[in-house]
Amino acid sequence: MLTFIGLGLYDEKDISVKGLEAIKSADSIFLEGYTSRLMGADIKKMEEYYGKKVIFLGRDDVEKHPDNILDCAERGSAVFLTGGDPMVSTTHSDLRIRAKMRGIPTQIIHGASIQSAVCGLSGLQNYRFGKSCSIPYPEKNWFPTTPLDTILQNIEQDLHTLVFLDIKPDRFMTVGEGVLLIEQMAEKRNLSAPQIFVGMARAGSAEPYVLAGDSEKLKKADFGAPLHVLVIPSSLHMMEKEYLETFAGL
Ligand SMILES: C[S@@+](CC[C@H](N)C(=O)[O-])C[C@H]1O[C@@H](n2cnc3c(N)ncnc32)[C@H](O)[C@@H]1O
Repeated sequence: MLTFIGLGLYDEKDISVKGLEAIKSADSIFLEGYTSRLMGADIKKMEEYYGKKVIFLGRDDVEKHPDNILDCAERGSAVFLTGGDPMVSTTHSDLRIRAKMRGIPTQIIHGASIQSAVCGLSGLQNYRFGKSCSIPYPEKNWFPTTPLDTILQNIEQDLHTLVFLDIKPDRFMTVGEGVLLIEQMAEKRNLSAPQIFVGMARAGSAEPYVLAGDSEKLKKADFGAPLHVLVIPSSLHMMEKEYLETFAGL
């Protein structure tokens, strides 16, 4: 059996009771650390909380060489842990399909996701969001501007955009870096950049930080420790505007 478990948003205690029980009875425990991270917990803390050893996986271990996970799931019960919900903005449906092809039963135990947390923190209504996008750190000769297309297409349809910010082994993109990159994309394409941004940090922690405003305001602000995420709102409904004024300094 292969069980996909969502860990929720911030620390080891954000997991559901069902998820924790599945870990406690599992033979092998895998944790992927490249699509999201629990910033309030490290592996040691998680192992202490679960009372079990955790095997840490990088992108290649999951996407290119998943045989070890599937072998363990074939022999006994394996759990596969992911920050947030395991199937939101990840590629883990591929692993579930591979398991099915090998005749391995699977199940999903869902977790709180950044996709819904942004609605609570910003007051932007979930049914007014269009396609989301991710901003990667640019590399030498590689500066994709497709996230700007997604944002502008959504604005044209009066839809908000959730923008995921890059996670690298040694750094996490900040709200300020994300805003600057969007402005540089607009400049490169000779298009206008969005006017309002909503930045959020540490959703799920006791001290999430939310700030709305123009690019200068967001670039100057200190959002503190990661993870960070951005929303580019389209037109604001009266209640969305009031919520952002009340809770995000708009
Ligand atoms: C690719 S998405 C994966 C989403 C995850 N599977 C989920 O359901 O929450 C990861 C990105 O979402 C944002 N994110 C995830 N958790 C966050 C948190 N607790 N606070 C702020 N941003 C977060 C960050 O921008 C991060 O790079």
